[in-house]
Formats: sequence, C-alpha cells, structure tokens
Amino acid sequence: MNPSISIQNVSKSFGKKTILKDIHFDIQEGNIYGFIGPSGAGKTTLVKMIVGMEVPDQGAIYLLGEKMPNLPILQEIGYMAQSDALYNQLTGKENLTFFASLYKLNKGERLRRIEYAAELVNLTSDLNKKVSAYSGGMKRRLSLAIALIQNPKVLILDEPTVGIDPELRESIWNELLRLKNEDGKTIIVTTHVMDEAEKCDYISMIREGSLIATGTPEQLKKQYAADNLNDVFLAAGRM
Ligand SMILES: Nc1ncnc2c1ncn2[C@@H]1O[C@H](COP(=O)(O)OP(=O)(O)OP(=O)(O)O)[C@@H](O)[C@H]1O
Repeated sequence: MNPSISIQNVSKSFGKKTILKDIHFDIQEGNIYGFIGPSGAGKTTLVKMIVGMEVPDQGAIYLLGEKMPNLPILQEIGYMAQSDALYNQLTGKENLTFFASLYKLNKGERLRRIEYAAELVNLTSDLNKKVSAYSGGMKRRLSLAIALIQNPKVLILDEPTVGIDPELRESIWNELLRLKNEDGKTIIVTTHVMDEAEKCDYISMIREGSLIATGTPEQLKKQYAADNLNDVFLAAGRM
C-alpha cells in the first residue's frame, strides 16, 4: 500500500535557525498519527509543510502521491491551524457556509455537511450567534467543524483540543476514532498531552527539530522500557 503521506528527509531553517533536521517517515492511510513534542519543537512547521503552507529547504513531502505544495490536493486536506482563522462578524453558520463554498460540494451535500460538522462539535444550538460572542473553546470547535466541512481524506489538526473541556475532548476523540475506523481517514494530530498520544496508532516524537522516536505507543514503551509515553520522551531525548 502506498503511504498517504511521505516525509522524505525534510529540513527547514528560518534565517540562521535550523527548525527541522532531516525528518523522514511515512504515514499510512487510515491511521491516526500523533506529532508529540514540547513547545517550539517544530511540530507546527512540519504540519505547515505537509499542508503546503511552508516549503522544505531540503527534502520533499508527498501527500496522496502529489508533491507538496499542490493546490488541487487541498480539496482532500482538512486543516485546523493552531490559531483560529474565523470571520468574527459572521455567525457560526455563515462561517461554515463560506468555507463549504470553497469546495466542490453540491447544495444538498453542503447543507448536510454543515449540519453534520456543527453537530459533531456540539455547536448546533449556537450556529446563529456571531463568532465574536463565542468563547475560546467554541471557536476551536468551529475551526474543527470547518476542517471537516468538505469530507477530506486527510485531516491535519494542530492541537485540536486545546481549550476544550474534558467531556467534549473525549467526544471529539471518539469521533476521530470513528472517522478512522469507519471512513478510513488519515489523521494527523499534534499534541503535548500524553494521554491523547496514547490514542494514536503511531507517534513521532520531535525535540529541537529532530525526530527522536517513532512507532506505535506500545512499541515505544517496550523499546524504552517505560510505563508511559512521558518517560519514553525523556528517555529518547537523553539518547
Ligand atoms: N515564520 C517563522 N519565522 C521564524 N521563525 C519561525 C517561524 N515559524 C516558526 N518559527 C520558529 O520555529 C520554531 C518551531 O516552531 P513551531 O511552531 O513549529 O513549534 P511547535 O512544536 O509547533 O510549538 P508549539 O507546540 O508551541 O506550537 C520556534 O522556535 C519558532 O519560533
């Protein structure tokens, strides 16, 4: 099976500062893949290169067989950035309608997708409020709904559950697992939260721009003789 995403010896610097060094791994279709690492490790920069918003200095990234950046392939990517890019003066529903209009959906599909995405993030009863009146968590939830709006094959979520309460966090994770299991979606999630990392099929640990460990949570715990992923991260970082 071809990988859904192939990251091939990617390096990136901003000015004189090296942000990512020779990162390489493949992401297979239908898996949840976690990028784990402390603040400033380079997770967002890697995610932006996968989406095509940044270009590697060296190496290449292929998504569904296409070298990134690639405009047509954006139809297949749902991206939730770390900061919310929403129209504050529009309602939640108007935001969803606007983003849905950017994709190839007929009217019926568009209405169904808006209803589904709003329901998923528990915003149905707030859809007619202006986004300026939303809380931070509601804005994150709306951003997640927008990432799902065109039913993309690949979902790339940069810290999707920050600012979201535990109950909704759990329901979002259940939905991500359902999207993977039933719809075969490939999902990338960046997180600092180790109990979320445990839910991923594979994880890549990134520290100071280097890939320090990659594998399934179970493989990594075994490899580093650790009880939890926090200890794996510390042990891998010492090596
Ligand atoms: N456009 C840019 N110009 C210069 N430096 C940048 C730029 N974007 C990111 N950086 C730097 O690259 C490093 C990695 O940032 P990045 O946002 O990728 O980390 P991260 O692992 O996602 O962190 P966090 O979890 O806090 O979001 C940081 O030192 C950041 O300041």
